Amino acid sequence: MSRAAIVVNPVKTDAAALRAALEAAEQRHGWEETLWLETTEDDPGTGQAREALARGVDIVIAAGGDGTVRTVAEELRGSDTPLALLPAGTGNLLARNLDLTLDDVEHALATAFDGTDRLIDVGIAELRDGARTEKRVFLVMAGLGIDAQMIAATDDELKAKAGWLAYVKAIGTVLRDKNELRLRYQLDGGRTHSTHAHSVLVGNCGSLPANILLLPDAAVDDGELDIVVLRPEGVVGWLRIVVKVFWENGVLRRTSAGRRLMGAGREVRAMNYVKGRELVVKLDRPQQVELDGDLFGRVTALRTRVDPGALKVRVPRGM
Ligand SMILES: Nc1ncnc2c1ncn2[C@@H]1O[C@H](COP(=O)(O)OP(=O)(O)OP(=O)(O)O)[C@@H](O)[C@H]1O
Repeated sequence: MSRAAIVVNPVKTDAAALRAALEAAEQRHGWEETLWLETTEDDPGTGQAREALARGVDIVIAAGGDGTVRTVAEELRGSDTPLALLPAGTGNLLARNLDLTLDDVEHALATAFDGTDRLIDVGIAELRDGARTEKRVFLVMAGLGIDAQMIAATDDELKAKAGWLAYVKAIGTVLRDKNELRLRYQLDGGRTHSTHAHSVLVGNCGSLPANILLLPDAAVDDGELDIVVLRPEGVVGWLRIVVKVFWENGVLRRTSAGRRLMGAGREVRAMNYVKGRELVVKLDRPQQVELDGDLFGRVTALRTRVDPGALKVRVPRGM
């Protein structure tokens, strides 16, 4: 008989309801009793995922937000054990990018027990602060600058109540900040470039909360990272970026005012897209770094690379 493990963030889930749904799903699919492992503030998923692997389970279900998913995936990377998602956060960015069910526990469990496996790329980030280097994975995106500040400025209470709207408020807060990064970067071992920017995003997948597509070409299994350097000049520059992002999502295209605002084929120079397998960024002063929506402290250098097809994710059959 097959056996699953579930790594549950008890703060984000209704444990009693989840246990009942889990029991029903196990019986329906003829699986053994699932190994139930709860995260704690001090161990948000690492020890639990390691235990699941050591016990030789057939699948690990992550029941929590993006942080829980990221932590569990870090341990499963490169193993044969698939990850199933039971989204319970506000962002749920990986689940959104894979078009998975967001709020249907039964469907998510049916997928875990009877879905099919898909290989996705994993982003690896080496965070350097002086002589100290820490290696972490990301599934959706790594960010420096405004992006990370945006998360630092996000009001947790508002995030709980209004979800992604909190990010919009945070953008407003950060916009007033004149901070700019001076950086040197190197793509795929090529020439070193110097530039200034407000934000650098390295994406493995393309969608942000509210399904705003910031990185239109990013695909989760293309073996490449998609990098965007935001270099807006003042408020007008930021407005152009917002307009471009909304335009590409069809929000503005549907209105005549939107079409006038955008103009036919106008370039948005404030945004630069590049693709590559490895990006090294060196900063003139320490900056906050963000991985899949969680802050990981300040860094003076960041090396990101892609580990192609390194994670098995369980998705519904026929996807
Ligand atoms: N038992 C626990 N008690 C208190 N805090 C916990 C516990 N388990 C995990 N945490 C905390 O929860 C955080 C992870 O939350 P998670 O990613 O599951 O949800 P989230 O942050 O709301 O997700 P999202 O980014 O999608 O909004 C970690 O910072 C961890 O310290």
